[in-house]
Amino acid sequence: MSTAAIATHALGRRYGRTWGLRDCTLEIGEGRVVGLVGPNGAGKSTLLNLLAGLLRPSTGDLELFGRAVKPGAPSDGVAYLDQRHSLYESFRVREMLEAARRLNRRWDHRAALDRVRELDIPLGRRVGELSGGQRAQVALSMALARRPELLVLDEPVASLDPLARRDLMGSLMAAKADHDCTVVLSSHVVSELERLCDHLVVLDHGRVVLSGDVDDLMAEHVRLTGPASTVDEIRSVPLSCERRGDAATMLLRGPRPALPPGWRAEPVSLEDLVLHHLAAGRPKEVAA
Ligand SMILES: Nc1ncnc2c1ncn2[C@@H]1O[C@H](COP(=O)(O)OP(=O)(O)OP(=O)(O)O)[C@@H](O)[C@H]1O
Repeated sequence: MSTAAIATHALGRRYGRTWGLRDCTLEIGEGRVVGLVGPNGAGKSTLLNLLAGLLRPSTGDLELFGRAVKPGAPSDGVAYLDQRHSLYESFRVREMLEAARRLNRRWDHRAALDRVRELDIPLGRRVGELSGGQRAQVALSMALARRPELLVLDEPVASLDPLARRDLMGSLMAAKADHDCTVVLSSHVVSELERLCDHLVVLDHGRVVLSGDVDDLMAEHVRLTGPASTVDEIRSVPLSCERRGDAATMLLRGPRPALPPGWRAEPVSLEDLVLHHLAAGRPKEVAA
């Protein structure tokens, strides 16, 4: 049996009187690609920073690959990449890689150089003169050169144009196939995660509102559409029910009920799932 890559129990972090993350209990297997979604202020960066050992938890426990994480102590096996792709503007790419080589105990310099060359990024160019997409690729090359067990990415494509977003996501998928690591990445664009992720975590107001394997979640949920006049004949409690004129649409979790005439069941998209669970959780506001 494989160890969980990430196990959190009642993990929480408060900033003064505000909880950035609260009562977060998750178990995620090795080798998964985890999509972390939620609206602004949901706690995504807080959770990612805790995983990367860049923040101390206020409550609870965190284990990575069966090892308890020391509060506030970044682990060698975790590489973290944020949307600013923190790089030194005045350094040439070659100097940037060299600096990273000196700073990291685990570092595959050959792999970093090869990857940057394969992407046609000039090693002699200053970081400040690279395009946003090239900077993101240099930062990803540096993260991968650390041979991480866990790769943590906080909105890695947020500042990129659609083409560069697609390229970086493609690179990430290729890198995941080459390096057998676990990946956690946050994004506001759920459709982008759909192709990449096999586990989904939805946060809202610092709480986990949904977590599970994408295939399981898709199989457990169904969208029903049919005549509004016979909505009450469906003997299940829906997550949501919308009526528009004569038509009604429901999102259900659990066993599929018998359908009255005129009703049909359709698979849900990941985006539907996220939006419906966020909407369903909205009335339960969290007090600070
Ligand atoms: N350094 C800080 N000091 C005070 N409050 C903070 C700090 N960092 C985060 N918070 C608060 O914690 C909550 C969660 O923030 P976090 O940045 O983790 O959310 P997020 O989901 O990453 O948001 P976004 O999508 O906007 O980046 C928010 O209410 C935020 O205002």
